[in-house]
Amino acid sequence: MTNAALIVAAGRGSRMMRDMPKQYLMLGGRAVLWHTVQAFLASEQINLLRVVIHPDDRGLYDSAVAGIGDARLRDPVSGGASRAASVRLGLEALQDESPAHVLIHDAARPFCTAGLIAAVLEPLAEVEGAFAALPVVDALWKADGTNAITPVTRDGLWRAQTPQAFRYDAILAAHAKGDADATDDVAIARSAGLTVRVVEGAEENFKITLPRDLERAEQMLLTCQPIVPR
Ligand SMILES: Nc1ccn([C@@H]2O[C@H](COP(=O)(O)OP(=O)(O)OP(=O)(O)O)[C@@H](O)[C@H]2O)c(=O)n1
Ligand SMILES: C[C@](O)(CO)[C@H](O)COP(=O)(O)O
Repeated sequence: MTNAALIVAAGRGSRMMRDMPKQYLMLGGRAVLWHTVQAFLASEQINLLRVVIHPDDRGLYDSAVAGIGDARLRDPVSGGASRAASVRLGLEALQDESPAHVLIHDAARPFCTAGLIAAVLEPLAEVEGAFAALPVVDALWKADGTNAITPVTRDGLWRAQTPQAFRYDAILAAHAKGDADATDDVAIARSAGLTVRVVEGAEENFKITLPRDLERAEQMLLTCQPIVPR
């Protein structure tokens, strides 16, 4: 069975407030995207990988992945104006390979592991989808912007991460009729009536979103073994 990885990297990273999209910022001497690609190529379960990029970023992409001599990394795909649009375009580009499964992952999450990839693939023998997530362990409060107003129950709540893995045909059909503004692919899948299992994610698999996240990522690299020897 063919497992395809679709790494979405067509965003602008506006919340980082830097002069280039966050997926191309340097992390440990390599682009963030390089780390994310290597994390998936380190998994023997990944048979092919495509990255969805902004049409203006081809030069940045080529520089980021230069030297990755792995035939599983195929040509990039041009993304769209929303994350969901980028995913849909990426899924459509995979039709020639018609994979059995697809793992959709944020380029801005460079610390995914082979173990997490295996964990989200495993349920696909029984259900159409599975995604990495973390339980909510803090008290939740709705505020008026300054002061606490009402408590919100945390029971049954999860913080979604990626990878979000699906049977390919099912998620392709779901995206064809899905909401272009959906914030993740579980939302698209659930709107189409797919069953999607929760899989324990990892705090280390956080998304680089704000400037402090890049500092956290640099600290993590200093304390962890490199994903791939440099
Ligand atoms: N039109 C878009 C928007 C987002 N993404 C990707 O979706 C992932 C998660 O999105 P997010 O963290 O919000 O990235 P950005 O949209 O780039 O960030 P911002 O909202 O701060 O601009 C990122 O890897 C981003 O590159 C994408 O492929 N296409
Ligand atoms: C897909 C995601 O990372 C799951 O938590 C999240 O929905 C992305 O949201 P963003 O607003 O595009 O960063």
